[in-house]
Formats: sequence, structure tokens, C-alpha cells
Amino acid sequence: MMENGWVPVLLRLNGKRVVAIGGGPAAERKLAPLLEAGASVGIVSPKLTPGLRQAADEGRLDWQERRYRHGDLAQAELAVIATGVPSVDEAARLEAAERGAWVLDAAAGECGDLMLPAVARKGRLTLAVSTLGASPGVAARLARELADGLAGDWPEVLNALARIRDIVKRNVPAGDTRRRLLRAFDADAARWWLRTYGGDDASFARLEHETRTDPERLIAAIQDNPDGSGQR
Ligand SMILES: C[C@@]1(CC(=O)O)C2=NC(=C\c3[nH]c(c(CCC(=O)O)c3CC(=O)O)Cc3[nH]c(c(CC(=O)O)c3CCC(=O)O)/C=C3\N/C(=C\2)[C@@H](CCC(=O)O)[C@]3(C)CC(=O)O)/[C@H]1CCC(=O)O
Ligand SMILES: NC(=O)c1ccc[n+]([C@@H]2O[C@H](COP(=O)([O-])OP(=O)(O)OC[C@H]3O[C@@H](n4cnc5c(N)ncnc54)[C@H](O)[C@@H]3O)[C@@H](O)[C@H]2O)c1
Repeated sequence: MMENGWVPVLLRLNGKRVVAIGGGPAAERKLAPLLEAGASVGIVSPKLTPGLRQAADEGRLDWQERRYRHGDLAQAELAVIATGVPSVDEAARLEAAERGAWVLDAAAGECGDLMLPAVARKGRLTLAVSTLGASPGVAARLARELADGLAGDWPEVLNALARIRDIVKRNVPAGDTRRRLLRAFDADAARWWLRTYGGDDASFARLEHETRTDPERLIAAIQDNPDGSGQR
């Protein structure tokens, strides 16, 4: 497998049409995050796992209780192929290619267009680890270990940074000052800022004011803060 032929990406699947061929444990695991993300999921499979059956009963996905046939991928934007029967998987892959649908192939990742990484989340911080199919179990373990090794305040710091970034982009016109201010507001700067001003609505209002009136002074203050952040 070409190690540089895979581009890591975050997909927004809300409302996208996903059709799975096969409803076993592999399909269930691949579909779980897609369902959670609000994809519109259909499955063609003579059988379902209990978990998928429950989702079908609850109307969270639609189920065709039969074997795959050509045409099932007519509306699919993403095809999840997971029958474990090589000839069926291949026919479904060919149809997906005909339709221009993307393929997630559970039995042969390298035959598809996308692979799922192992994921660990801390708030909006998303760690995704892939071994490109060498060992999904190792990928899962690494993602867990990396997440466990992180400081506990990342969700709070990133929530603050998201708000700070929005304020800066609204109040400082695109250009050199904005770029330097965004760069100066790294994680240490955000921690300093939260410690100094509290991170409540009043502190963000203050930031609105400072970014509007004197962004250069704000950059200098960040660079002078006791943590010394913003200077790297
Ligand atoms: C990361 C994770 C995401 C997810 O599924 O959500 C994921 N598999 C996970 C776990 C896992 N999968 C398997 C086991 C059993 C032990 C083992 O076989 O090692 C375990 C471990 C367990 O269950 O603990 C079986 C397995 N997996 C693949 C094959 C086919 C093959 O090897 O060709 C076979 C069957 C082999 C056979 O029996 O024939 C293929 C793929 N699995 C991928 C992703 C893609 C590459 C990811 C990468 O390496 O970067 C890729 C290529 C395609 C894709 O599915 O996108 C998830 C982590 C769960 C978590 O985070 O908790
Ligand atoms: N990517 C992964 O993480 C992962 C994990 C486990 C297994 N796998 C691989 O994925 C494949 C499926 O694994 P599984 O454990 O879910 O297998 P499984 O045999 O338990 O499930 C296969 C499903 O496909 C259905 N099916 C069979 N023939 C079909 C047809 N003609 N049309 C439609 N549906 C059909 C079955 O009814 C069943 O629901 C295997 O090749 C396995 O090696 C991948």
C-alpha cells in the first residue's frame, strides 16, 4: 500500500447518504460513528447484528432484508462494503465506482477510497491514528495512549481559543497584524489569558474591545506574559 497515497481528513457526514452492503459486526462498527454524525444510513443485508437491528427498529436506519443486487448503490454517496464475501464485495465496489460513490471497504481497506482511523477525543481535540491497515488494534491502542498522556485542560483551552480566534477574525482585518496575533495566541497564551482575565463573558468582551482598538498592544502583552509564550 502506498503510504503517501492517503490524505488524512475530517468528514462532515450529516445528511449524507450512506449505504452499507452487509450488516455484520464489521458494518456495525463502521456505521456507528456515521450514524452518530447524522448520516442517512441504509443497509442491504439478509441479516443484521442485534445492534443494527435495534437501530433499524428505532427508525435510525433503513434496512433491505435481502442480498445485494446491482442498483442498491444508486443513491449512495458513501458505500460501506462489509459482506465478507469477496465476489459480492467486488461487485458492490464496481457499482460504487460506476456511480461515483466513495467506498469504505471493511475487508480490504486498500481497495476503498477511505479508511477509518482510530479516534480519541477530548472535547474538540480529535486524535486520529492510522496504521494504514497494518494493525487496527495497534492504531486503537496508540490513540488511547496519546489521549491519556495529554494534560486535562485541553478542552477548556481549545474552547477558549475557538472563541478568541472568532473574535480576532471579526475585529482585525486580514493581514500582517491579524496573522501575528493569531500566531501569538497559542495554547500557553490562552492559558495565561484565561488565568489573568477569567474566561467569563466580561473577559471576552474585553478582548473584543482590545482587538478592535489596539491589537498590537495585545500582541505585546501576550509576548510579555510570564509564561513567555508567543515568543517562539
Ligand atoms: C481503527 C478502527 C476504526 C474503526 O473501525 O472504527 C479500524 N479497525 C478497528 C479495529 C479492529 N479491526 C479489526 C480488529 C481485530 C483484530 C485485527 O484484525 O487486527 C480490530 C481490533 C479490535 O477490534 O480491537 C479487524 C479488521 N480491520 C480491518 C480488517 C481487514 C484487513 O485487515 O484487511 C480486519 C479483519 C481482519 C480479518 O479478520 O480478516 C481493516 C481496517 N480496519 C480499519 C479501522 C482500517 C485501517 C485502520 C488502520 O490500521 O489505521 C481498515 C483497513 C479499513 C476500515 O475499516 O476503515 C478500529 C479501531 C477500534 C477502536 O478505535 O477502538
Ligand atoms: N474493518 C474492520 O474493522 C473489520 C472488522 C472485522 C471484520 N472485518 C472484515 O469485514 C468483513 C465482514 O466482517 P463481519 O465480521 O461483519 O462478517 P459477518 O460474516 O459476520 O457479516 C457479514 C454480513 O454480510 C451479510 N451478507 C452476506 N452476503 C451478503 C450479500 N450477498 N449481500 C448483502 N449482505 C450479505 C451477512 O448477512 C452479514 O450480515 C470480513 O471480510 C472481515 O474480514 C473488518
